[in-house]
Amino acid sequence: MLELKEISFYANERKILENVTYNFEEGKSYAVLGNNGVGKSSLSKIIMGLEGYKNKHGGLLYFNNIDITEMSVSERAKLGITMAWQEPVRFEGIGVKDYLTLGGKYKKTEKELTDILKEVGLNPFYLHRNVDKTLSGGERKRIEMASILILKPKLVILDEPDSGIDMMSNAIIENVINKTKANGGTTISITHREEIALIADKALLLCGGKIHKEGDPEVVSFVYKSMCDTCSHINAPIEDIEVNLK
Ligand SMILES: Nc1ncnc2c1ncn2[C@@H]1O[C@H](COP(=O)(O)OP(=O)(O)OP(=O)(O)O)[C@@H](O)[C@H]1O
Repeated sequence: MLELKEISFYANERKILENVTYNFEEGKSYAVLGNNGVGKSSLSKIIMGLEGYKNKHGGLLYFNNIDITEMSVSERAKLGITMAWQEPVRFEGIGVKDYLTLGGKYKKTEKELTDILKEVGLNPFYLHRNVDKTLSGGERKRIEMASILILKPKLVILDEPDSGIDMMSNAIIENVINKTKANGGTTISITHREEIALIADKALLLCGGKIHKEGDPEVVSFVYKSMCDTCSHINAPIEDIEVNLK
């Protein structure tokens, strides 16, 4: 599905990512863990093809065997690649209904839309609100989760899906991840939280510009908690530890 081949990224001549190679599989959920500044968001932006990252990194990206390295954000979006931002955008004057249906592109009845709002913990009244600053951060995040349920992306990056939102229950995030998987989509959650990592099928721990550990989320979270929480050598991994979860 998404293949990263030797992705490197430098910011102000400082190495952020170094030859990151990984294959994200179709219909699976992933969590990317790592301390502040290890390059999780940079990797997401490289996958999305954002300005300042596309053509500024080394290596290649393949999506379903198509080389997307040179593709723009919108070309990647047409292939089904999307991202739910840590801090969701606001669009002054755009109604929730138009936002969710992309201005009517997705044909949905009022009932279908209100059912989806219910899935993310919002009552039908929100369909008639605007996606502007009058919505709270948590409400915007829920609406963004609802848009993923409608969009059914092939690949979605969830950037800190639970950040700053005390009332966003893990169950809602888990539901979005599971529904995306049921449609054959892949999710990549960028997170610091073990609870979110444990929802995933696989976890990756970034450190020192590389994937320091990958595999069972329980094992990777344990390594993250044991090593990274206390690490005083930012981006310089220390020797691996033995993991015995029994
Ligand atoms: N375009 C850029 N220009 C300059 N520095 C950048 C750029 N993009 C990223 N960086 C730097 O690269 C490092 C990695 O940033 P990134 O946002 O990817 O980390 P992160 O793992 O997502 O961190 P956090 O958990 O704090 O969100 C940081 O030191 C950041 O300041």
